[in-house]
Amino acid sequence: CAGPAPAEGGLKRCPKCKTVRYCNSECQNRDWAWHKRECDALQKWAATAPSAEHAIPGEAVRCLGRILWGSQKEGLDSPWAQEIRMMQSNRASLQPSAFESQTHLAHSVVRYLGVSSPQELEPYGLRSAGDLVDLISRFTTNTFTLTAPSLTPIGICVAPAVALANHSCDPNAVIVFPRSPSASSAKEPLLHVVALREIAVGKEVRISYVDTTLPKALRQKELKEVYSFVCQCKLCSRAVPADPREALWCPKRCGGICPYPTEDDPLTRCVKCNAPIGDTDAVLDALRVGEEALDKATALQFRDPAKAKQLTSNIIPILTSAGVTPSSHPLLAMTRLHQELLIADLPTALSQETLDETVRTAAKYSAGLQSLLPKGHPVRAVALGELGKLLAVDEPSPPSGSDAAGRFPPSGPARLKLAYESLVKAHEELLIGFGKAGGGGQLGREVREAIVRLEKELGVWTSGIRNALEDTRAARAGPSSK
Ligand SMILES: C[S@@+](CC[C@H](N)C(=O)[O-])C[C@H]1O[C@@H](n2cnc3c(N)ncnc32)[C@H](O)[C@@H]1O
Repeated sequence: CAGPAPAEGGLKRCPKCKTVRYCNSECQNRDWAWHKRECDALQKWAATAPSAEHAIPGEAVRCLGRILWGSQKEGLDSPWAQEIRMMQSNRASLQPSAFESQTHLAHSVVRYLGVSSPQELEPYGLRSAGDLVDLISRFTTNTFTLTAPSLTPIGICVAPAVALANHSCDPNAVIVFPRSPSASSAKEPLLHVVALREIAVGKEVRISYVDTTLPKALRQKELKEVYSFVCQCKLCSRAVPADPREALWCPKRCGGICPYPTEDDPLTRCVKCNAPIGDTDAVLDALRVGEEALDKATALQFRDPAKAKQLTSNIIPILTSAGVTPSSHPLLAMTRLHQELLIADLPTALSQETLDETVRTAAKYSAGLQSLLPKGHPVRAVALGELGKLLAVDEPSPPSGSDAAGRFPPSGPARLKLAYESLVKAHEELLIGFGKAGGGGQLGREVREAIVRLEKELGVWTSGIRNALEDTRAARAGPSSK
């Protein structure tokens, strides 16, 4: 059901395969018709795995297994199986770069199903190895990443009707999994298509298949490799003086930006005041180092988070001093990763210093997103919510007097006020990005509760300050004025 783990006892493992986990026995019983065949396959896979690290097949293999057993369960001619068959396959235009990964996936699926010849695929409606390649192409072209309300990826979602939506790098709609407050998880339509702006009758609903904070070249690369097309949306075809995804601050600090220099075209100027960037080699070096470090730190995030954090801590200042703007790649992605690493550390290493660094990082990330994504985009809304929540965390040792002056984040009531303002803005955007009907999804409802709590706290602060001021005034005026 993709719901959260119960607070008490956590998720329970299937006693047979010891792999799939459920929140309770009702959830487990509901899934049994789907899990039965999967359970055997998972046990066999684990028994023949070369190492503990490979004891569970990847999520694409497991999802394809469910699709194939599901087609048998529902019937090969059932609407369910037909919808899957009717999804678009890009087998004929498969990119050489995707060939190896899709072949590997096909071999893994065959092993997972336990079949040893193409004939044995027939009960699944696959008459040849080519049909399996087609299915894998449909799968990679049409599936969605299933996310938690915080947008953390938690799995794969197959929804053939929604997969009919084409792509734009400036989409008018988004796919979200907001988690509704009422319906039981069995009935809940997990996936929602939410309009980001008014969509006129007859106008095409377009979603984005890729991260739209990435620069054009990286978006185009992924769209070509995974989805086999060249994007010609407005954002890809419109010539702009400087894209905020790849920009430097004006060297004269006039507030304008300069496009990134390239090896072929090193001369770059501020689009506002025309000031040229001096040392373009240093900028190119910083960008190259930043790109490599981002790949390395992303790969290390869960394996060796301390090393990943060391990388992000070292490289962010290099990119910043090269003049890279907070919305630009790879600084934006690096800031986001740094924020995730800091948040993961907070429960064990909560100090004023680490909390303040986390707030500053979250503020930079959120500011970077403001110039790239429209108001109400779920990514922007979640980032603002995270910033607000971080600002609302109790300060372990707030600085006082001159130590506190002019610092960001501020301390005491000023910090709470900022938390309140960020959460109010986040709530407004969550209602857009996750839908008003469910109160902006689970996150929208949590943020709403945090706002109410802060209102009370701020009320106490305000009345506390008011009382203190009145006491001071009264003390100055002397006893008779009381
Ligand atoms: C998830 S499917 C979208 C639905 C598909 N157009 C259909 O009719 O079933 C993704 C595929 O649609 C095509 N597509 C989606 N957006 C496109 C776009 N903006 N330009 C060109 N082709 C696009 C590509 O072939 C891509 O691999």
